Amino acid sequence: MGTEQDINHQMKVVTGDSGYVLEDVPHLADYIPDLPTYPNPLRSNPAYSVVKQYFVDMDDTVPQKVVVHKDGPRGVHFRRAGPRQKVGIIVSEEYYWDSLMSYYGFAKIVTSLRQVYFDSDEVHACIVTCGGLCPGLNTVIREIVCGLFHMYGVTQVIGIDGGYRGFYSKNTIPLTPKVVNDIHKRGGTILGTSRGGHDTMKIVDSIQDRGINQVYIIGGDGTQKGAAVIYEECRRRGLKVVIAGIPKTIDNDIPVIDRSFGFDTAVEEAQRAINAAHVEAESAENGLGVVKLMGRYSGFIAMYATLASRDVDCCLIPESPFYLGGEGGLFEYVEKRLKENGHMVIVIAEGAGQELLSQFLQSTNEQDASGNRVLQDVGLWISQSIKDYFKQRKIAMTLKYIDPTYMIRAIPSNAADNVYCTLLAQSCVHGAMAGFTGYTSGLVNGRQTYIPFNRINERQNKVVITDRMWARLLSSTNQPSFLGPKDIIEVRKEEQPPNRLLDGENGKDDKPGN
Ligand SMILES: Nc1ncnc2c1ncn2[C@@H]1O[C@H](COP(=O)(O)OP(=O)(O)O)[C@@H](O)[C@H]1O
Ligand SMILES: O=P(O)(O)OC[C@H]1O[C@](O)(COP(=O)(O)O)[C@@H](O)[C@@H]1O
Ligand SMILES: [Mg+2]
Repeated sequence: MGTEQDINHQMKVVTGDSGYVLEDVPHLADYIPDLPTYPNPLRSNPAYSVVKQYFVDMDDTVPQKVVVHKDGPRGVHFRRAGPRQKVGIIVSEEYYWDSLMSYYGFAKIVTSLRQVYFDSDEVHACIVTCGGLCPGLNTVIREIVCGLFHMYGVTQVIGIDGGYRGFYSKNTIPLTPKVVNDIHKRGGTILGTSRGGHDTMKIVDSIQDRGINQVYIIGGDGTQKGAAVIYEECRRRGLKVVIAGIPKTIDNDIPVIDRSFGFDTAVEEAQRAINAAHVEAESAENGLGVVKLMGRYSGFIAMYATLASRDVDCCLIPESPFYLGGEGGLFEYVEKRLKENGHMVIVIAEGAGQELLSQFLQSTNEQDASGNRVLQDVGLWISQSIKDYFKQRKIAMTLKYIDPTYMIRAIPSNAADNVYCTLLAQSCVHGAMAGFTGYTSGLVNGRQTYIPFNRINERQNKVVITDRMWARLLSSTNQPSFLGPKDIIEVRKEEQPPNRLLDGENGKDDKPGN
């Protein structure tokens, strides 16, 4: 890090040379003085001790933006995840062990003191899953249990039953490598999940009463907000308890990270629904297939499923407003497409067109137990509106509507997501053992990192419709942009904002295939 470091303890922001900024995560030692440390058991683990590069350097950090200008600032960085290696003056018996091993040619990392902040026998870990289902939940649970057990010799791991409320209203579930051995082959979560029920005081009381000192919280935006307040309360009480998050969101709406686990699986599974819609549409005269995909506020699944499929003629997402009647509207486009091709497929994200919908249907201010707005079924509504339009025009057509949401959410994760879940879980465990807390484990530019809760919780990740990925989609479907003259002025303004960074705002739309 640079020479003139300025450390803001509350935010844990460290600045360095040339505009370098580290948005660091809290550590137990920040508020508990004189914490004992222990040699890292991985040091003598046959699988890892010979791997020179396995331990990460204490100072390793990962940049948030990888596209930079010659004279631009180095920008925001996050702490690199992984087992810690602390370089320094060595006066422990570990030095002699390492030196001896080195002398006989077994290990080369002689000047390192590898530390953890928990003795293996002291760890009492728990895992909780919250919010909606997502492929890969069981893999993450499995790999946390196995990582703790096999890498760090931790044997006390329990599961919290049914989300946050399980902390204070249910019995816990003992977790061992045997119990979790083949759970990754199943969808859902073996621990159960729920919405609502976040009572910070009751949860922290339960953590304290049960003697839990590592809490692994798997969940989406709501869950990570809940994790942040649990962390604050543990810190206020001065507890030696690590609060670590793993981001779960099938909608991919969590900011900063490259993508969330289960997203890849969801996009792949969505292909089956799109294929079915295409087959139905192709087989009928003037056939139209409508597929509704997940995405309450962010249209990532719809966008990627559309780009992957090539059978979709129109993709509608919450970020891109559209209209039905008149010139350049959806009805006109559908009619034109059916005339040209005889069939058509529309993919619509569940949160798309909600404002439009509320003009036609009476809006309910219904919320789920977590406080999320309950959306009206846009797929059904748009299907009915299109049918009505064609009926009025006396044009025969056949429309089939498919909502595969719960079939997609309930499947086990695919191979790529399984590997991703494993890395996320192991990184999370390394961070907890190293004494970090108040962090979410996440992939940033292909590297595992620890991200402070406030960065994860400050906003939602959304598709940026003025970035290249959405342009690629428009050119692949040939759909109208649905932007009226007023919208175009707005978009143009956004195209050249002052000091615009080179990466997309969310840093994600630029990632795959750019
Ligand atoms: N702002 C918040 N503060 C504390 N807990 C929250 C907050 N928002 C949601 N939660 C809790 O997090 C859990 C999951 O939230 P939810 O929004 O349903 O799913 P997700 O985490 O997948 O977005 C619920 O138990 C809910 O009570
Ligand atoms: O029917 P449920 O369980 O409330 O879930 C529906 C919602 O869950 C989601 O899968 C996202 O849930 P999370 O916020 O829990 O990740 C959305 O796509 C969908 O709107
Ligand atoms: Mg959510």
